[in-house]
Amino acid sequence: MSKLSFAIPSKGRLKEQTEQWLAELGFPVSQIGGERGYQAEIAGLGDVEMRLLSASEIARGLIEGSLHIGVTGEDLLHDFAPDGASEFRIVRQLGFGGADVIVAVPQAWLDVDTMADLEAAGAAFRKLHHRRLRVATKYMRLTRRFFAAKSVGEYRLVESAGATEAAPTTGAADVIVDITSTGATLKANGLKILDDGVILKSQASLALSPAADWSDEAQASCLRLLERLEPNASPNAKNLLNTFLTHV
Ligand SMILES: Nc1ncnc2c1ncn2[C@@H]1O[C@H](COP(=O)(O)OP(=O)(O)OP(=O)(O)O)[C@@H](O)[C@H]1O
Ligand SMILES: O=P(O)(O)OC[C@H]1O[C@H](OP(=O)(O)OP(=O)(O)O)[C@H](O)[C@@H]1O
Repeated sequence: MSKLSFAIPSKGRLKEQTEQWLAELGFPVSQIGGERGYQAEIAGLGDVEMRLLSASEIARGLIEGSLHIGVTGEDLLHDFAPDGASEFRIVRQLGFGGADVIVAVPQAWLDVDTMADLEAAGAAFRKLHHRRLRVATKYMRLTRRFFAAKSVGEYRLVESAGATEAAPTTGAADVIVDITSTGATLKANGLKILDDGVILKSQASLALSPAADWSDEAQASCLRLLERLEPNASPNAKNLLNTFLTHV
């Protein structure tokens, strides 16, 4: 893997705005094979291997090192990184794809407004029902880290593959951790965010992979790419890459 691999979202929420951001900088993306083609070219970025992948795959690729640079949601990067934020480098937050990862409980839980209340409720729940409160989420690592930081241990995780906000109503779980932007889904499902329950304020970001194979060719291409994508901050791009590479 000597050529620089640069991944952008192939579908979903972040695709259109990523392409718009690149087009505004003068780099229109053309998808090879039309709308459903998963290969792409960006005119003017000749020495870069473009990859079209889902936002989740991009986060995983950056953490594992199969990609050098990519655009994805910070929530996904944080969640896929087993050891936390040292496993990726944010070059630039892109100002779109904004959403918060939050802890929410049923509105009817009048005594539970904070993470400390949740821990107390979990202890009481276990005494009464002889089992732990269940927290439904797809953000397994983020949830574990946040709950530990808040000294909440009276819970067990239930992995959710979608429609997480429905879990308290269907009985699949008692509490949820999920992403929210307008708050409409939480409201529709009778849930409230805990006062200190915002785990992460996420947005789409351009990120580098410390785990990738940074050949001389990849470094040189990355510097050229950053200088083009950061037209107002070229010296910063160079500093950023140098600092980044000396810490890899
Ligand atoms: N309201 C929102 N709900 C979910 N994700 C949002 C929202 N607003 C912004 N995002 C961002 O978009 C990302 C999800 O995008 P998308 O659904 O395309 O990705 P994905 O997880 O790769 O998809 P898939 O689950 O199909 O693999 C989130 O991780 C988050 O960074
Ligand atoms: O705060 P809101 O604006 O209501 O947005 C939040 C919801 O949007 C996403 O779900 P989506 O409908 O994309 O389905 P998904 O569960 O398949 O991601 C996300 O998982 C939340 O459920």
